[in-house]
Amino acid sequence: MSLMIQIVDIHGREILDSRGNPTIEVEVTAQTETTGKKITAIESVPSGASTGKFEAVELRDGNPRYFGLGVLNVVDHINNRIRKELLGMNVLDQVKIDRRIIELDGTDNKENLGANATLGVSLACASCAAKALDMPLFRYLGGTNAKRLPRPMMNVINGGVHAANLLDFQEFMIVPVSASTFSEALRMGAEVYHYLKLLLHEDGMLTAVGDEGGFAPDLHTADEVFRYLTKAVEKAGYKPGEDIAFAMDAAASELYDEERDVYIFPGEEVIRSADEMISLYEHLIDEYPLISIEDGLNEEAWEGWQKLKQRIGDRVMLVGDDLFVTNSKRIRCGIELDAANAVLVKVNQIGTLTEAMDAIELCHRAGYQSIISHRSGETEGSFISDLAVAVNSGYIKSGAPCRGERTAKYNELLRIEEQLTLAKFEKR
Ligand SMILES: C=C(OP(=O)(O)O)C(=O)O
Ligand SMILES: [Mg+2]
Repeated sequence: MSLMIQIVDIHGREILDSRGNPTIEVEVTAQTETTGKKITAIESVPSGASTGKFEAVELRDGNPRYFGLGVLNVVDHINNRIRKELLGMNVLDQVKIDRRIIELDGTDNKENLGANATLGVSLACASCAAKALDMPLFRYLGGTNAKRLPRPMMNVINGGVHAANLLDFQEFMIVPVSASTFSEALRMGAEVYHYLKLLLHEDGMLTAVGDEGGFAPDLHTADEVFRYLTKAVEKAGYKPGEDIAFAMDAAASELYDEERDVYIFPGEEVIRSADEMISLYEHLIDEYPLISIEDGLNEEAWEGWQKLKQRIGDRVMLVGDDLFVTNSKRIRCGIELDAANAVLVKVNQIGTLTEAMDAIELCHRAGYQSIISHRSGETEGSFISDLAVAVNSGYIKSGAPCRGERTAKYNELLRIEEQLTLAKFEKR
């Protein structure tokens, strides 16, 4: 007979995210049949700013309170429709739970219940199951083969829609490639982060931070940013490329002008065609140890992505975020067209844990890298850290090594590292 841990309550509430906007938190309570013991777990839902056009729908209530950004309608969906549907189910039946939620919503993009409602419940069920079994979440999610810590991609310079500066590209990240453990990588990243602050300050630049904890100075071009990053790496006593590599999220869909089929850079005051974007990336790879470019082109430019892959796919990771939106259908399309080689995974882009894990499995089978990612609007939760270890993902993107909602994820990985006997990174 299989173990029964029955869902006895589901309760959603409105909380605030790191940008001061309302978001969802869900408590799931389950009761063990054998002992009668009740277990409650809480998970919360992040929110993006540079959201992809094809993401599952994040519902908002449109009421005057919180300028229309409230989520009381979503809370109502959790506490009534979803609660009623799931009460009595076995909390260990994650796939069944997620299928029920998907069926109850009945749409392709979760517009009925809201992906914020469905994800909150889905994650809280998984957490509750792990707690009920007295297992670490990463072990429950990944089983016996969960053993690899993700290498952090730390966003130390913020631009685009994540900061009010003149920098058009959204994220510039450092990746400690010579570190052999997560804790070493985190320390190296934090050291570079502090030297970067010093250098910017010495040059009279603002060291206020953007949404993801990276500095938001009024730099204009990617070249200027990478020159600062190079200096900061050297000041910290590391070798650019050998010890610390760079990554960027162009978030090109935010720069794209559909009517003119060009990319507009208001800060730089230039306009680029898709070919010019690719040439710029070629130049950046030639000049700096850039190992990963996310959303280098618009989210619908499949042919452009194919060209990008042909021209630089053997030199860098080409990561689809807005392109794939953690959606297996779109990832399959990318694999068939040979349009990328890596997938950014954001659980709230798709709205259930099962669908996110299916997307990760699909990309690993195709030989794509997966990067488990936070959102620019975050909570203090750290579910994605456990998920990254559970699926043996190569990388995690959780912003700067600063600001509580970002360090919550990195610090959880430090705790997980202590629990794993084989916590060393795999050889690159
Ligand atoms: C984390 C990102 O930002 P957002 O959450 O605003 O989409 C991103 O684009 O990768
Ligand atoms: Mg992105």
